[in-house]
Amino acid sequence: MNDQRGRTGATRVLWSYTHDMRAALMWLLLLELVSNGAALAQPLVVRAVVDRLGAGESLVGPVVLLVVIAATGLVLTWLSTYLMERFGQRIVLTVRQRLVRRILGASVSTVEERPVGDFLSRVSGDTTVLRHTVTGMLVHGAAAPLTIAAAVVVMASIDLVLLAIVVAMFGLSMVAAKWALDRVGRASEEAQGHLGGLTSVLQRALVAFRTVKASGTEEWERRLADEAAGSSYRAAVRAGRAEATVDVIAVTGIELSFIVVLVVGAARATSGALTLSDLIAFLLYVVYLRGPVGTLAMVGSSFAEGLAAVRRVRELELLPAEAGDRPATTAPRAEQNGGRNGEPSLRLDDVWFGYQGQPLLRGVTLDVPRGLTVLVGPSGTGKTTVLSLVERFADVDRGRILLDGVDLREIDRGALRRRLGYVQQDAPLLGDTIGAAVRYGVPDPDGADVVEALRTVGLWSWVSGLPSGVDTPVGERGVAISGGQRQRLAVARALLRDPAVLLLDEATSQLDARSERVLMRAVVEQAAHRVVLAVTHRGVVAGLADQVALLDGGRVRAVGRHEELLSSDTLYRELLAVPEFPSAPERGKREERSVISAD
Ligand SMILES: Nc1ncnc2c1ncn2[C@@H]1O[C@H](COP(=O)(O)OP(=O)(O)OP(=O)(O)O)[C@@H](O)[C@H]1O
Repeated sequence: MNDQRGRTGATRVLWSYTHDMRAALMWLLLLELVSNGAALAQPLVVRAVVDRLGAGESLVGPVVLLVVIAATGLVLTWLSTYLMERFGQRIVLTVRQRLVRRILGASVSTVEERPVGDFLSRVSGDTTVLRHTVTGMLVHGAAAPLTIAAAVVVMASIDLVLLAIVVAMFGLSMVAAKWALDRVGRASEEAQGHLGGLTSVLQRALVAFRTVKASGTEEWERRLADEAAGSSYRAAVRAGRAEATVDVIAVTGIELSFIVVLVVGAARATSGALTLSDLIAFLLYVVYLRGPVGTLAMVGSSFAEGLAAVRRVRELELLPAEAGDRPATTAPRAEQNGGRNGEPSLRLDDVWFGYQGQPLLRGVTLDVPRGLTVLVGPSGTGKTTVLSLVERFADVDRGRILLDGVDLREIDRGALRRRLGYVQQDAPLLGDTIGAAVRYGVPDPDGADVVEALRTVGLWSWVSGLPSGVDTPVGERGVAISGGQRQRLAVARALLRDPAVLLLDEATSQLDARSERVLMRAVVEQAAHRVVLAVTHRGVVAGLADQVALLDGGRVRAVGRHEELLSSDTLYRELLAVPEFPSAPERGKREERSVISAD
């Protein structure tokens, strides 16, 4: 019952993919019917040939007709095959475009909780399976029953007894084929699932390729991939075996019908209930049925296979989009350049937030005015989470975050993000070249002053010395440049957006202390007219901040200048690893004392 509901649902989904192609679909169906119809006329012409032969009449007319019918059939077959392929590819294109739009429109948490490989296999692999299913189902699947029905009508006009035999045999083979088709469906779904697993394993290993190599785990990863590939292979072979069984069952029905019709028909012809030419025509129709019946078997198999693909594609199509904005209760000021005094300001007001029902932030209240505010705290306290909430990758559970006095949830998400600049922890680069990576996501990329941005982050002397300058390729995933250079490029990109609020998540952690200080000084200069909220574990950055907020236990434990917190807060001292390191003369004295005491 559930299976049946699944099939009906899947058919409806498949039908929905043809939304703007219904006219093309109807033409295709018509073409298929005409092409099948031409073949349907052949046995009748053969009967005319036999009758004329008996009567000693000329055979030229019927033979010419047979040639015309065959030629027409060939042309129509070529045309319908080509158009079907085109139609199928259009479906794949439509579905892929829909999926990509869905994925990119989904929330950060929705996307991050699934393996990347799973998305890839659904968008590339499952949509390809879908192509055969849609064309098979909607064109062949619709034309074959109509063709069979037409043949049955003609066969009924020739002999009802023989027809009853064919229908009974056909019915029996349908029951047997259904059993095999269920096995095709189950095995195909399993094969596609394991294929998704293989993509995930490979994707994971490729992303962390250096770690895999350095850990010497190539063999381990290979085994995992082999297991997934092997399981997919075994399931696909099982599906193939069941498919072959479906084909044989369908053909067996026709073959048995042919033999029984031949025997019973011969008896009826002998008794005079049937002419010889009728029997030959009827037998030709039985042979003719092999085509549409075989097609039905193929459509059944491909539908069983496609059912799993439809489900997997559908799951992605139903990914929830990012939650909407609340209706504004105050005048929208999202596109304004500043709050009070024209200065941008950010405020976290009793913010509560947790993952999977586990509270993480428990009433964070913090004013982040113009200038540099640094967020420090033990690992896992929720510093990155605070930045995510400002970007509205997720919304607060309780409390509010205000930008220029307006609750973020009342600001259009796109407008909000246009006012923010964000450098995430691993600072990925998107763009083939240095210039493209810096211009990425900048509202006016052509007018952007890439050189100035590169100067600000201290990269211009390096880039200008490269043979291809800003057109130098950065390599996929930015592998052709160092981690520190990548981070500087990411900061340059964020600055080029000219954001009101700049969010930096350990964005300079891979730089040496001197370069980090220089870069952060440049950022601080820029912070004169914007809010900069930076997560860091480094004293170099904290020392430059207008204020430091220490996050601990889900709350703000202390706010102040770096020096104040150093002297007043033990946790802060521990976190920034500021050693109570004695000066050189003191160290000498200490060593002297230890030597003396050892004596
Ligand atoms: N998408 C998520 N789903 C479930 N838990 C999450 C998710 N993101 C973060 N967490 C959990 O929330 C906690 C805080 O994570 P967060 O990255 O905000 O900490 P952090 O203070 O920035 O840490 P670090 O200094 O190590 O980068 C961690 O325990 C983490 O496991």
